[in-house]
Amino acid sequence: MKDTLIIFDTTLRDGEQSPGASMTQDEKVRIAKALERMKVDVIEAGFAAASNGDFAAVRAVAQCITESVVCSLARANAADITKAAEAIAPAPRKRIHTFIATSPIHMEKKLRMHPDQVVQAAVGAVKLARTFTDDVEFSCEDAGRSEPDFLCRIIEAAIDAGARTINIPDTVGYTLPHMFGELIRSLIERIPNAHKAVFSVHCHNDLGLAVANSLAAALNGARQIECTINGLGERAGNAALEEIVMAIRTRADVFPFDTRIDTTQIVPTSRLVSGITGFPVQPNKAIVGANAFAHESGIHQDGVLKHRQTYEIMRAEDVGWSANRLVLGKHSGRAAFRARLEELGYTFKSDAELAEAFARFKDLADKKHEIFDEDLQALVSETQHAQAHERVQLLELEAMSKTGVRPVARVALLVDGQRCEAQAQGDGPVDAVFAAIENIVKTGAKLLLFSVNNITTGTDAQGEVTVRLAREGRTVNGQGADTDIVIASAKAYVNAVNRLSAASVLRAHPQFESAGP
Ligand SMILES: CC(=O)SCCNC(=O)CCNC(=O)[C@H](O)C(C)(C)COP(=O)(O)OP(=O)(O)OC[C@H]1O[C@@H](n2cnc3c(N)ncnc32)[C@H](O)[C@@H]1OP(=O)(O)O
Ligand SMILES: CC(C)C(=O)C(=O)O
Ligand SMILES: [Mg+2]
Repeated sequence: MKDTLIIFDTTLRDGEQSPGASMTQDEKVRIAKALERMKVDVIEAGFAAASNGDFAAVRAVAQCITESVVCSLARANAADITKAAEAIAPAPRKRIHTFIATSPIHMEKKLRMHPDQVVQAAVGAVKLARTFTDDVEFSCEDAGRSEPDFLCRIIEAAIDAGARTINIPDTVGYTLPHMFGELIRSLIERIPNAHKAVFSVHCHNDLGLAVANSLAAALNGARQIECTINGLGERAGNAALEEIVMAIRTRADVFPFDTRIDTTQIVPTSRLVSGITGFPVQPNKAIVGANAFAHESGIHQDGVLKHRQTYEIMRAEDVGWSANRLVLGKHSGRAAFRARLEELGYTFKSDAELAEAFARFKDLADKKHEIFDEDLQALVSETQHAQAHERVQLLELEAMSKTGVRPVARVALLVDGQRCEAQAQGDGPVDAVFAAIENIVKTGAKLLLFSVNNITTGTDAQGEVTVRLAREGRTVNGQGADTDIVIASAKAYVNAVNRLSAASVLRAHPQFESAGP
């Protein structure tokens, strides 16, 4: 039977300390619920004494979370601890996390306290916190740069005072994995009452080592890891929860412990956090980046098609992606090319036909970064593609934006030779235009991407809009250019609708067939 490693998520506290990542109370509650769904053991909901807003947010989280432990951070002083206790009071399972810095530089230059005073403050804080809850965590801030002898002294005192979790933060991301592992091992060995507490780590990513340091610590006896979704956190961030959890799950042969995390909730939670904070996830980010399960090279694609594990150590579905993705580009080979076209309903009568289409595909891929479904369809069936382009045309467009009034747009389209008109409101003029077009063509497609680029300079620049639509597993891009961005957007949407039509998707949809005046 393996040990359980406690996952302590601090996205709402240390994560929010990322400059620009502030979250509203409602947003924190939504994230807390997602963390609970993921079966995070402890949710650090904030720093209650920081402001009235932080207090209210911690309290709101404490009111709605029942399974996970809800925690508030507090400095080692009575005012912070009392606030923390008040904020977490409604939670059925609650923790106070109190901390004080233990490194020479922090004690002397920041706290301006003698080490004896620091020990005294820590003991007083833990004792006071214990009057509110049995679940008290004590952190030695900047432990990574603290003297081990002093750490042993203050931790022993904190445990005697009632701390049940001892957290060793590498506050400035200074340690290296072998050193940090060794520090944890020696603290547990040297502190006489260490067995009365769970040892925890909290690593920052200033040198990109937060996850490696956390895992090294766990291999040396730590049984709680503090981490954040997408590695959010002060400066370069904290250890990324998704990386910690998936390293432990994937290398179960190495780690003598596991977590309770429901890994299928990882990607949805990552998306939620990224959407709320506005911090995009880099495409090549482990586990949750858009490319984490995407394969572009032909040799890799051929391998994955033959046997997924040739190039994948995890299943995309296990972390919440719908599936892995073969990206067609200039590095792709025949196997992936043929597989995607077969998925789109095309078959090749002979190897020669495949070879000819593949040669055209490679020429195109030299000019274009990524090849989308409509490009493939155009390659194998240019006639059909050309005809499809004429099915829907933009005839007229009128969009109105006015302060205080919801934007409205009216469009007239020519659909298979018939004039159709519709109008709609939207969050902005472009949204209204798309809604009006949809009122006519009724594709029901999902808008995956909307981007605007200048293709000339100056205020009279041509704007080029790209719209990416997805429907029934097919993805198409549409482009439109105009000096008026709203018109360029309408053109791009219509272009994408035509490409969906070329993908034979719309033919199956009576609304589109019958679209008329
Ligand atoms: C490593 C970490 O992530 S630590 C957590 C970081 N999070 C935050 O700072 C949360 C947001 N902070 C805040 O809103 C404010 O800083 C507050 C409300 C906490 C304090 O505000 P202020 O009272 O104005 O103090 P200020 O921020 O200027 O300075 C911090 C004070 O706390 C003291 N302090 C710092 N850490 C601790 C501690 N763990 N225990 C006790 N005192 C501490 C400092 O020495 C300083 O004291 P001083 O004013 O006597 O010199
Ligand atoms: C308050 C502590 C745990 C912290 O965030 C750090 O030291 O980085
Ligand atoms: Mg921190």
